[in-house]
Amino acid sequence: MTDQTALEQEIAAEQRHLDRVYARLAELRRSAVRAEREGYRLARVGNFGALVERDAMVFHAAQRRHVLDAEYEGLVFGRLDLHDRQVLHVGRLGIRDQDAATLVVDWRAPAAAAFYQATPAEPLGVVRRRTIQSSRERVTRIEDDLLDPVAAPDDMTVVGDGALLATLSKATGRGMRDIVATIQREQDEAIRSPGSGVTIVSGGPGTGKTAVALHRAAYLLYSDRRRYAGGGILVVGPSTVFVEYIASVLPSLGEDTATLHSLGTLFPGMRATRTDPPEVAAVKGSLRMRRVLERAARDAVPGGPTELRLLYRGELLRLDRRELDAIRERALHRGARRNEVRRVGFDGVFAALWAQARRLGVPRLPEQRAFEAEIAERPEFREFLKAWWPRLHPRHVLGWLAEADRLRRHAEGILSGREIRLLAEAYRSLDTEGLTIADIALLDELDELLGKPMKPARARRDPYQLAGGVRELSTLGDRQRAAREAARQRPEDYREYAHVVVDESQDVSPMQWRMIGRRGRLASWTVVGDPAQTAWTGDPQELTRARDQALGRRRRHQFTLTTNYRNSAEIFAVAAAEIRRLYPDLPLPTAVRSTGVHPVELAVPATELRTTVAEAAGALLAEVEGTVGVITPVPRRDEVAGWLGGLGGPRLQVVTSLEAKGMEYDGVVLVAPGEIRADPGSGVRTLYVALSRATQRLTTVEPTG
Ligand SMILES: Nc1ncnc2c1ncn2[C@@H]1O[C@H](COP(=O)(O)OP(=O)(O)OP(=O)(O)O)[C@@H](O)[C@H]1O
Repeated sequence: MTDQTALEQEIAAEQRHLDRVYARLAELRRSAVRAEREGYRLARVGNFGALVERDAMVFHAAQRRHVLDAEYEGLVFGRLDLHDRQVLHVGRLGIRDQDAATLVVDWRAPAAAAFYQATPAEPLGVVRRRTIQSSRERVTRIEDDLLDPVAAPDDMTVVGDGALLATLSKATGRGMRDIVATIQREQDEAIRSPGSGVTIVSGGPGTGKTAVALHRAAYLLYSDRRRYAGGGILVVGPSTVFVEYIASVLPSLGEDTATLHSLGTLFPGMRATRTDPPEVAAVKGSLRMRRVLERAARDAVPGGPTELRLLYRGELLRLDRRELDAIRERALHRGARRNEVRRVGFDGVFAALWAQARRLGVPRLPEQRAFEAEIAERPEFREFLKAWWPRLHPRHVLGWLAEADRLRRHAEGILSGREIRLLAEAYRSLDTEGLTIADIALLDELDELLGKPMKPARARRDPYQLAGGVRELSTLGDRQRAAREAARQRPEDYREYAHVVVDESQDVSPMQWRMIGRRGRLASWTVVGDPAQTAWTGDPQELTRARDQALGRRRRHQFTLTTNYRNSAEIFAVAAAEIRRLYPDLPLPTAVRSTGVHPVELAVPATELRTTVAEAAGALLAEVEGTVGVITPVPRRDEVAGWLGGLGGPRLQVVTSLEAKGMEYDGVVLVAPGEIRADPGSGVRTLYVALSRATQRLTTVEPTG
């Protein structure tokens, strides 16, 4: 038998199995639709028992139908032939036939673990592992690994060169792809690590940390859906570019219940995409900012009234700036939150006016309460109170720091003179340029310092309504629906996540750890990152302290990934040489794929930079099938994007060296690497990130002269 016939026969055998699976899927779907319809019919019966049954039935049927619809593509992707001749097919969800025999095992089920964990050295009872690729309902390719040749029966055929390399040479799209069919053992161990405590995954560029983090979220949702879908999983990445890149992975794994955020969108209602230069980010990210913000949050409102004058029964009552400041400070003593103690401040003003009126011997002075009621009616007095002690949004208070004198006053003795100058310079353009990503954590901090304004309690409209959409007279279905609704309609500043995933954690500043920590007080955590890629130039000890505070005393499980699946060996060699300048002994991952194509290094006069970059980008668009990234120093992005116009359409993306974190492109043009390296704080590490983004082609263009 030729290799070709053997391959065709094996594909035909897999096709027969896949046909059975899809036929069964169609049957299950039909019965789910029937059950849903039946459930609604039951509703007309009208008694309480029938309603409970209806709700449960409709809920389960609809949920099942949703899952069946979502998991259609690439449903079965693996097969294990075990020692005892048993065969298991592995896929995106578990399916049984009418007689309850297993047709497909869910990839997250314990029985499927061997698919990822078996190796030739430790076959775990697996003789042959097969990866199956399909398009819609057709098997298109199979790749085998023979793990235990001695145990293989004579008639066992082995085809292909291994699935991993076949997958890795595929073109990169705009979104990250799921790696469910080719998860490697060391990755699988991290994915399946216990749900409790903190799982920390480290490893160099391209080792699959992000992929692992996302598959872990899907795994946790499978292993304890009630807990994780109920409380929710929060996934935090560094930038919106990155979050868009990874957004499709979880839905492709059938999970749409996780909430994805970048560090620039974690604070409700705000969205920042701008980055600060590293030395400014280091100041804004330092824990010392908390003390600066504490002072700001207690200060008088800029442009607010500095005195109160009130004519009362012919006498002038007057509170000057000193008295008003003293009242404010008394109300804010011992960390009271400004928005929550407005009433206390107002009472202070009333009391001071009353004392003054008595001192002045105002004629026919009424009782204190009547006096207060009388002046409280005066529109000009009400205007004064509103202007003197307004309800403050964190954005207002951050905006006050744009005033250099005020900033200096608050930062005095906390930040150095140089740091204050850097911050003042950065905040000068706050109103014109908008917030940066680092500002978002400061808003979150201010939100905590200011507190929420007290709202008058509203009467409930529905007397049976309790909390979270659950009525007092509720059916099982109501409660289940309420749980689902809760997941979808969490309040904007929801903070009770059951699990928090932090990606690119090496770039989370101390202040950002505080912001994420507030959302994960009840959570278990997965934290992935690579210290060698950090752009953080602030105090490393402070960073560790803030991180430890957020993670608390939870038990830690550490994993290290050692293989680079992204870069060709030729490209990673260049990136590795760069980081070795800084850390000569750093253990680096091994790149598994070699293409024989070496990166191209161009040096051109500055005047030719524009044409050379455009030509290089055009050439890469022609050479690779997938995406091309043009990575620039931060200040050059808009200029370079202008040079390229709409070149390449959606296949080409221009990003800064900081936005390139976590991203991946088939081809990369790196503009002015020397300028990126020149940053004294984190230049080499940022350049290392930029150099390790390409899967197939890398061109660097250095301007000279
Ligand atoms: N087991 C695997 N099978 C197939 N592809 C994989 C596997 N592991 C990782 N990859 C691919 O390798 C690339 C890099 O993965 P990922 O982005 O998760 O790495 P990372 O460690 O987060 O990288 P970085 O630190 O550079 O951001 C992605 O294209 C991912 O799909």
